[in-house]
Amino acid sequence: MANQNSTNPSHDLFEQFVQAQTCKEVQRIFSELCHHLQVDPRDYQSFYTKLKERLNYWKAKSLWVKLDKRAQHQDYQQGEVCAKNKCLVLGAGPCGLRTAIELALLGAHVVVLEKRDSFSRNNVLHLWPYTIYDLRGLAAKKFYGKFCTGALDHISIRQLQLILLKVCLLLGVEVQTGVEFKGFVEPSGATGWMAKLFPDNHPAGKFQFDVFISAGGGSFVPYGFKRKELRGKLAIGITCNFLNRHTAAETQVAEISGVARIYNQKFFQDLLTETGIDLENIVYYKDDTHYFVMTAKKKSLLKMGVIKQPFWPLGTGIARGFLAAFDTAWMVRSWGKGRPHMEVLAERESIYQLLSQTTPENTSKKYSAFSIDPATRYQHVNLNSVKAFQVKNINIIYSFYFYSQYSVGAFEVLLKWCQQHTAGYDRVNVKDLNQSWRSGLALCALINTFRPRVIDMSSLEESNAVYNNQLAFNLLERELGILPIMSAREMSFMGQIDKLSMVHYLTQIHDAFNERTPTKAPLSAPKVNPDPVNPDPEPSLAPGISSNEECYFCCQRVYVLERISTEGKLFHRSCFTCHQCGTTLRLGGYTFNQHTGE
Ligand SMILES: NC(=O)C1=CN([C@@H]2O[C@H](COP(=O)(O)OP(=O)(O)OC[C@H]3O[C@@H](n4cnc5c(N)ncnc54)[C@H](OP(=O)(O)O)[C@@H]3O)[C@@H](O)[C@H]2O)C=CC1
Repeated sequence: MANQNSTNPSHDLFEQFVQAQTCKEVQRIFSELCHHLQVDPRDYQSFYTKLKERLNYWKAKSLWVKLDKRAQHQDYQQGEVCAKNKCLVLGAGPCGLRTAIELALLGAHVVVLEKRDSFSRNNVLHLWPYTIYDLRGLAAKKFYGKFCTGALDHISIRQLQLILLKVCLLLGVEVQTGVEFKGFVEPSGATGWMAKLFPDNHPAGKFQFDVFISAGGGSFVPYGFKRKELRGKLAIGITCNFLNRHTAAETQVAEISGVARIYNQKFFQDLLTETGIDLENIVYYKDDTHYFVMTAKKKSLLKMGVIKQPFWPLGTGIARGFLAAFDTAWMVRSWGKGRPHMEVLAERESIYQLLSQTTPENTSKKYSAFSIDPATRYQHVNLNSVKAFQVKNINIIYSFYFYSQYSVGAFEVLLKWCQQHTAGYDRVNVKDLNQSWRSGLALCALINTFRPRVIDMSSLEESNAVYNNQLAFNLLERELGILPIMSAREMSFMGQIDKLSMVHYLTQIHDAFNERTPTKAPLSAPKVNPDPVNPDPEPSLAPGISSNEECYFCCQRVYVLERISTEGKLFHRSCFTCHQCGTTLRLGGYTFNQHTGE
């Protein structure tokens, strides 16, 4: 849609960019605009400034004013605070794009990967007042004239993505569509973390990053991470979209911003009588489509044979997604500022536990003061409710983010050290940091190198993996205080030994056997069930191990990978549940009764 009044091609292109209605169109016109103005978006740090200077167009001024205002916020420290960070964001849904904008404002080099090559989701999102305010601040109205006009407080995912994509591009974010993230390529030699992509020759595969953010939605969970669900309970919901042809009749149908059965029983009873459909609640919004969200009673769904994806229509829309995007950006900011990583994780845990409880009522009403700083958004936030020591061992998975604190070749250094100190042992061939350790012989060899004569290596059988592992685990735990991360049986038989867990374990052994070793005293051989055929899978605690390595609730052995530590006690994650309703609890999100111990 060219501007009839303009004679300047770049002004025309800018107008087309603002109006573009598909992802492809936005990308194509943006690229033409950059080409025309001779600005290179890969020059991400100065791209926005150069674009502004070269596109001297009065119609763009209101856009610059908004974006400049946001960029000048003190949290971003003029884009210096994360100037050294390189962030890979998976998913160009609203959350991924919103996060990318914040990271770009912090000064980071940001690449977003999206496997779809078009924005095709018509589902409509409810917007809390703060999200409307936030999006207006990003010039949403400029890109989408109908944005929240009158009493409208919703937007289709597609439209929201288009707005955020345009802002991302203007701020120098690289948004790659039609490319799927398949996994990580670990650091090697002089190269850092990279992504395995499909198609595998995609140029984004060369991007080296120190921050990875997964906003893939659905059930996508990158290998090595665990998915956390905020949903309290499961409800079965149905969403329907019917094309809005904007006829006079369609215009007259009133929207339903949300009716629940308890507030309008007659409405739902009539519906049941008339159609046989029994609903708990219904929402109806109009946008590009007529969009309905209904939670149906399970019985009714079974009767009608309609069971679709789970949905919990609390009306949170995208609000928590944006809060999560801000919290993530805050975490990256702390990381960029060089804060100790355990502190960053503890703060992140303190903030994260608030997210599931947020409502428009209990978040701050001072929308103009909202920033990535959690204190501006959450009322009564305590950034120290979870302490660094509480995340020390339980969040090994998180430490993945932080491997870049070591030199890029950290894994290789560790591997070389292990190879060097296990060389020459019969049946020991350390080729990697996980699978080569399965038989337990390599661990025993490592111990034997530093503390000779403790283990009779010639008596060990490669086939007695559980025995060998248990022997090594017990020695390392009792004498050096290094807790096993899994049981000897898991180590021996699990399909794929988790590499990050092993890196964590071997790093501790490395540190203990190096100069910083607290004791040089020789290790003494521990008691291990000598039955090679039926070794004790969960042996009783070796002497010297304090009893608090048992789960407080079930009194069974608790391994580092599966444990939670709080109130000076240890718990299995699965045992850390509410005494009354059985729901899994989060650190800091519980009340402990000192008297009853519940
Ligand atoms: N929306 C909300 O209110 C909240 C969301 N979150 C979390 O934020 C995350 C993102 O949410 P949202 O932006 O709404 O999600 P969306 O589903 O809208 O967007 C995610 C996008 O990522 C794409 N994707 C998935 N896997 C890959 C991959 N391997 N490589 C490249 N692209 C991929 C998806 O494609 P496809 O759909 O084809 O798989 C989709 O287009 C979710 O994990 C969600 O749980 C957290 C709090 C609240």
